[in-house]
Order: sequence, then C-alpha cells, then structure tokens
Amino acid sequence: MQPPQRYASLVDDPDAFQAACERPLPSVVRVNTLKTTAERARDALDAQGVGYEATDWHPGVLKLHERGPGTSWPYFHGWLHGQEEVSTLPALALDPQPGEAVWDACAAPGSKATQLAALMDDEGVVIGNDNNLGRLSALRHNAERLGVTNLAVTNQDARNFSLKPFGDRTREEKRIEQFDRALVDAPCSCEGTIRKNPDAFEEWSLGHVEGVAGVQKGILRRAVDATRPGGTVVYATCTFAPEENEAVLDHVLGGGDCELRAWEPPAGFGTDPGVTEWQGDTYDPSVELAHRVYPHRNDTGGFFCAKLEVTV
Ligand SMILES: C[S@@+](CC[C@H](N)C(=O)[O-])C[C@H]1O[C@@H](n2cnc3c(N)ncnc32)[C@H](O)[C@@H]1O
Repeated sequence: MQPPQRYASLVDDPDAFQAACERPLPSVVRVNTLKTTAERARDALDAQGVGYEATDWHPGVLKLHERGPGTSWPYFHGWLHGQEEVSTLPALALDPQPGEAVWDACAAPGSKATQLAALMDDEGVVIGNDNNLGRLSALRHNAERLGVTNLAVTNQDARNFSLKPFGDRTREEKRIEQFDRALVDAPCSCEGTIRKNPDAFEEWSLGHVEGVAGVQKGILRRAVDATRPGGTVVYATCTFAPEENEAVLDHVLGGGDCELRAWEPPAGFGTDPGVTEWQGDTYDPSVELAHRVYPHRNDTGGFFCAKLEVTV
C-alpha cells in the first residue's frame, strides 16, 4: 500500500491526515539570533508591511502570510532564514552549548547547522558535513548570510566519517577526538515533504524506503561511535515510514552503547509517540520516546525526531 493510506492505522484521524497532506505548506521563517532578536525581526517585518503571525510555541518562528521572504531586507541581511516549522525541532532537541564540538552529519543546505551555531552563540565548533559537494555551496552561502563563523565544512560519507582533519597533535587545544553532540538529519524518502513537493508520493517505492534505511543505520551508528559517553545524538527524518524511523533506532540501540532519552518540544507543539510495532516487526519499547509529527497536528510538514544519549 502507498502513502498516505499506508499510515492510516498509525494516525488518530486518517481523513484529517490525508486532507493536511493535500494542503500547501505555510511559508515559515526562523529569526537568526546571531544578528537580531525576535522582537526586532518582527518590528522590521511590520515596517516592511510583510504579514506574519508568530507560532504559539516559539517566538522566533514566524508564519508568513505570503510565500517566500527572499526579497525583504531583513532576509537579505540575515535576520531571517526560511526554514520549515518542524525542521527547527532537532536543533532544539540537541540543545548544543557554546564552546562544544557538534557534528551535523548531513548538513546541507544548512538550516539546522546555522540554527545550531545560533544556539551556541557562534562559540565552539559546528562541523557541517555532507556527501554532496554541490549542496555544500548552499550551506556556505547560508552560513555567510546568517553571520555564522564557527562552522567547519567537510565533504565525507557520514557512514565512514573520519575525524583525522581535526586530529592535529601539534595543536592540543584544537584537537577533536569525539563530539559532544551529533545531529543526524538523515536522507530519507521525504514522505513528510508532500505539502511542498506534490510528487513525493508518486516517487515512492518500498525498495527506496528499504535502501535508504540501510544508509540511515550506517550514519546513525557512526554518529553514536563518534560522540563521547554522556554526549547527545539526535536522529531526525522528514518521513513517516517506521522502517526509516523506529527501525533505525532499534537497530542502533542493539549496539548497547546508547539509550533513548525523553525530550519534549516546547508547549503548544503537539506530537505523537514513536510506534513499537509495524507490519509484524516489533521495536525496542523505548522508541516510544521519539516524536512523530503528522501534518494535521500543527499544520506543518511531516517529521520524526528522537534524542539519544551515548552511554559507553
Ligand atoms: C534532509 S537533508 C539535510 C538537510 C539539512 N540538515 C538542513 O537542515 O538544511 C539530507 C542530506 O543528507 C545528505 N546525504 C545523503 N547521504 C549521505 C551520506 N552517506 N553522508 C553524508 N551526507 C549524506 C544529502 O546530500 C542531503 O543534503
């Protein structure tokens, strides 16, 4: 069975789920706190006559009345970044601190990497990696416009990511042997992007879901291995398929060196728990701590987000 019907048994209201999947996605911007405050950004939009409303769960995430912020000066000067509402969740879950070493395993075009840098007050280092060189130029461009200076860019397959470029033994203070935190915003079948990409379901195949799940498992495994004990790893996708979400967590939990941790999005943003059974497979019960976001719940795209702690 194809999406969205494939997921009817997982959602509370299949009709509302399907109807939301068919509606266009609102245009949303994140305020870049490296350059301004939410209040000043809102004043600038008011002065420009750009209509918006603040989301009721985050003062720095604004829904625009018209499509696209790209021609307004607050956008041009890096006060705002066009970023889907749900896509702001993983960085909040990761909660990076100024001064830390943070790996963004699949970083291009940089919405979350630049949000991580802002949460770190541009202190410490964000290593933004992607295996797609073309997409890395968009990451660099976004980082420059948004005033991010603590970003190092790498172009590796995250499954075999090497810390060698950061292992200079002559500069002890600069050496990174393990990360404090890692974000895996994984490549996926993108089912949750249906509201902005109407072809998402037409291009769907179970073979693709299963193929990309293998890549996701490899990247998440590397993120756990590359993060220090006590460090945090966040796993996110923009898809509904349990094969790419809970099954990937279940696979990595099998290594015995990480555990799911509870994390709640800000009040006002509704989610559903991870599922522990799907089409005859059962998953580790702790995957219920993950968050599923269905489009009808908050009028957003679809999403999945889970927080892990590395224990060994
Ligand atoms: C969901 S997108 C990332 C979006 C990005 N985090 C952001 O917020 O702008 C997934 C990314 O994974 C990259 N990717 C796919 N396979 C990869 C691999 N094996 N290693 C590293 N990156 C990979 C893709 O090129 C793509 O840019």
